[in-house]
Amino acid sequence: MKFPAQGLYAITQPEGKSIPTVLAEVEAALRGGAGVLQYRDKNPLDAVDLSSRLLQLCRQYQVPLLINDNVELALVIGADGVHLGKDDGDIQQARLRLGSQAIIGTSCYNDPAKAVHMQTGGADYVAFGRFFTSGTKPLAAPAQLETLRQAKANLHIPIVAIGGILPDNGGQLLAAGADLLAVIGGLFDAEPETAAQAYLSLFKS
Ligand SMILES: Cc1ncc(COP(=O)(O)OP(=O)(O)O)c(N)n1
Ligand SMILES: Cc1ncsc1CCOP(=O)(O)O
Ligand SMILES: [Mg+2]
Repeated sequence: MKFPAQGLYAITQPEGKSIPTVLAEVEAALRGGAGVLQYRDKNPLDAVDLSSRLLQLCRQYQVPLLINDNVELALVIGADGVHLGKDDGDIQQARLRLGSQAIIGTSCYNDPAKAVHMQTGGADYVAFGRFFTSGTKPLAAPAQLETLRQAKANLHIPIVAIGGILPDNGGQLLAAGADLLAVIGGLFDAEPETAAQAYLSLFKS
């Protein structure tokens, strides 16, 4: 499956929730129009089971499922790809394990030069952030709008923005060069279908 050129990138937050609740919330986000899902779970109880069910759901909606941090889990369940940060291994190793069709995204924080390097190394998208205060990851380092502008001028792969993004602050990120908005709390601390629709309206204006 292909990574979309733009849209809403939903990221799970399953901690403390039952599997049926996670699935229902994710399905609501997909109904609302999320175009990519990332399984991010820092304290998994049964990662293979939950991620396999998420994959089934994503297949129904024809949306790619990426696995955060874990190339081997992506391989085991047949996910569409992975998201790798600075401590999660390198792209080339992941590419060798997952193959040429896999979607591999990388975190570039506030560093547009790193993003150019990652693009050259085979990344399918790059992510910058956090742009706003994030309740999910309060210690994430800040990133500036100027980083998105520089990235837009120098990259041909999709640019993802992350961190504290809400329907009423996401527009400025798109205006600065982001192609996708990656969201946890703004979707899953809200009613996910309605929230997803609100994010999608930003792409039409
Ligand atoms: C789309 C997207 N962008 C950034 C991140 C953050 O990745 P990382 O820095 O490895 O931090 P953790 O998510 O692993 O805590 C992401 N997961 N997804
Ligand atoms: C994983 C991650 N990386 C930087 S901020 C963040 C959390 C994003 O979650 P939220 O949308 O709730 O701020
Ligand atoms: Mg990571």
